[in-house]
Parts: sequence; C-alpha cells; structure tokens
Amino acid sequence: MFHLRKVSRDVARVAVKTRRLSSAPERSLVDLSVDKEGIAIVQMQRAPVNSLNIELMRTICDSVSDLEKDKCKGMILTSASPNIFSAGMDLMELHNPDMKRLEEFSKSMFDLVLKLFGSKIVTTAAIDGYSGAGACVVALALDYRSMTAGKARIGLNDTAVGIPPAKWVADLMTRTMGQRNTELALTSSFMFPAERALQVGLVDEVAKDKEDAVERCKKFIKLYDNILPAVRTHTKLSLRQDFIVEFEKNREQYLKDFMNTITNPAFQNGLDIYISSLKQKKVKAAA
Ligand SMILES: CCCCC/C=C\CCC/C=C/CC(=O)SCCNC(=O)CCNC(=O)[C@H](O)C(C)(C)COP(=O)(O)OP(=O)(O)OC[C@H]1O[C@@H](n2cnc3c(N)ncnc32)[C@H](O)[C@@H]1OP(=O)(O)O
Repeated sequence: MFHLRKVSRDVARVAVKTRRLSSAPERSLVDLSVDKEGIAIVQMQRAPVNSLNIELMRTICDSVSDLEKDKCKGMILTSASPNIFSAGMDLMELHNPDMKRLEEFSKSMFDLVLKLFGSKIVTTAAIDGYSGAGACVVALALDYRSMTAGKARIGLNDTAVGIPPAKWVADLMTRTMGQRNTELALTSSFMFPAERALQVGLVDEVAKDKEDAVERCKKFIKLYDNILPAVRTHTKLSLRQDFIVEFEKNREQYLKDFMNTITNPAFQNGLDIYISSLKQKKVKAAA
C-alpha cells in the first residue's frame, strides 16, 4: 500500500467509480490512487496471482479511461501480490469455457490491449515478480517498464504450451524488442530475468525492489513535464496508428482465431494437464 500525502477530489471520484466496477463489491480488483503530482498508481489486487479474468481486465481498462478523463499525468500499473505482477490470462476462463463468456473474455482482452496501447496518458509498469504470457502482453502495451532484479521473470511462453503466438502479439513484441530478439524469445518461450530483459529491450530499467521500480516509473512520467500533453499524445498515437488500424481491421479474425484455439480439444486436454500440474505443485510443496 502506498501512502500518498494528498488525494484530489477528482481522484476520490475515480476511486469510488472503480470500486463500483469490481465484480466483488466488498473488495476492489484494483487499488487506485493519485499523488499530488497527478501520477496514478493502479495496483492489481486479485489474489492470489492477479490472473486476468474479464472483471480485472475491464476494471483496469475503465480505470485508465477515468484517469484520461481526469487528465492525469501518467499511470503506474503494479501489483499487490508479493513476487507476482500477474500470472497472465485466467486459465479458469479458458478451461471448458462457456462460449458466450469466452467471447466476452476475448473482447475484454482486446479492449484492454488497445486501451493501454492507445492511451492518451503516459503508461508504465512497475513489475515486481512473475509476468508471463498475457501479463507480458499487457506490459508490452505500455510506454515503459521497470522490473525488479531477482526471481522475477517476464516473457511470452505460449509455444511452451503448444500455442503459436497470435500475429498481433508478435507484432507488439517486435515493436519493442526488434525482429531478431522477438523471434528468439517467441520460438524458445524464454522467461527473462530482469537483467536479460533489459538487454533485449523487453524492459527499460532494472530496479532493486518494488519501491525503486515505482520511483523509476515516476521519474519516467516526469520526463514529459516540459512537453505539452496534447503534442506528446499526438506524436505517440501517430507512431502507433499502424498497429491500431491493423488490429481494428483484423479484430474479428483475431477473435475467431482465439476462440478456435481455446475450443480445440487438443488445447483443452493440454490445459487440463497444465492446471493439474499447477495444483499438484501445491500438494507436493505442502507434503
Ligand atoms: C492461451 C492463449 C491462446 C492464444 C491467445 C492469443 C493471444 C493472447 C495473448 C497472450 C496469451 C496469453 C495466454 C495466457 O496468459 S495463459 C496463462 C499463462 N500463465 C501461466 O502459465 C502461469 C501459471 N502459473 C504459474 O506458473 C504460477 O502459478 C506462478 C504465477 C509463477 C505463481 O507461483 P506460486 O506463487 O507458487 O503460486 P501457485 O502456483 O501455487 O498458484 C496459486 C494459485 O493460483 C492459481 N493460478 C496460477 N496461475 C493461474 C492462472 N494463470 N490462471 C488461473 N489460476 C492460476 C494456481 O492454480 C493456484 O491455485 P490454487 O490455490 O487453487 O491451487
């Protein structure tokens, strides 16, 4: 939890609205606060591993929209879970899914990626722990990433579970890491420690701990203090327009591809085994 000296009225309104959007009224899925300089911290708190289900993705998406409306300077996406930024897509959403919900899930995922990638404000992530697959995609959609050294790993491990990454996912990674590094990362499903992630450009800075990661994000956001926000946004979006246009154009196809992948019986069998192995790990650890 961050202790902020002053929270504006606007921010209080944002926080209330965000809380209402949560699927669990008694406990918000994100903790949202804004400091006196207009920098927001959007802290995911969907225990135990911040797996991205529909509700968490929508809550993040709506939080960013609210921050944009309130003309926030920038946002820092981070996590309340110790040692885990996010475990990626919620596997329970993908396992024996209800078709209607799966479609909603897919839409929420696309909406989130587009919202983050095309956001008017400066978007950053303080990554303090595991950030695999879907979580890495979310991080890649932001402007800047700082990651703590140590046990934390980041990467797109789709091929390790037998799935070729979607074209838009590869495109997103290529924009950040270049063709060669993306090719190596995606074909090997390598999960990068912070120092290696920095070398290939997957993250921008290595931090010593979460607090340091957050501070580095703030410093990055403040780099824009002397640039007119409208000019910065215009420049950013004109450089990103090709990806956004291509995504919108192919969105229906991406949806179909996603639905086909998930509903493929071979994928479901593999997922069965994968989920059992995750549960088994816990049983073994307890023994
Ligand atoms: C499938 C995509 C097709 C193509 C789509 C196209 C584009 C999509 C964009 C990119 C694709 C993304 C796909 C994904 O993101 S799939 C998810 C990938 N994530 C993982 O494989 C991570 C799996 N989890 C772990 O490795 C570990 O849990 C950990 C995150 C490293 C944390 O380890 P630890 O602290 O030891 O905690 P546990 O392992 O004991 O887990 C606690 C608890 O949480 C459950 N859990 C873990 N991960 C997930 C998850 N992703 N979804 C749902 N639930 C998860 C785990 O089963 C434990 O539950 P129980 O307490 O009930 O046992």
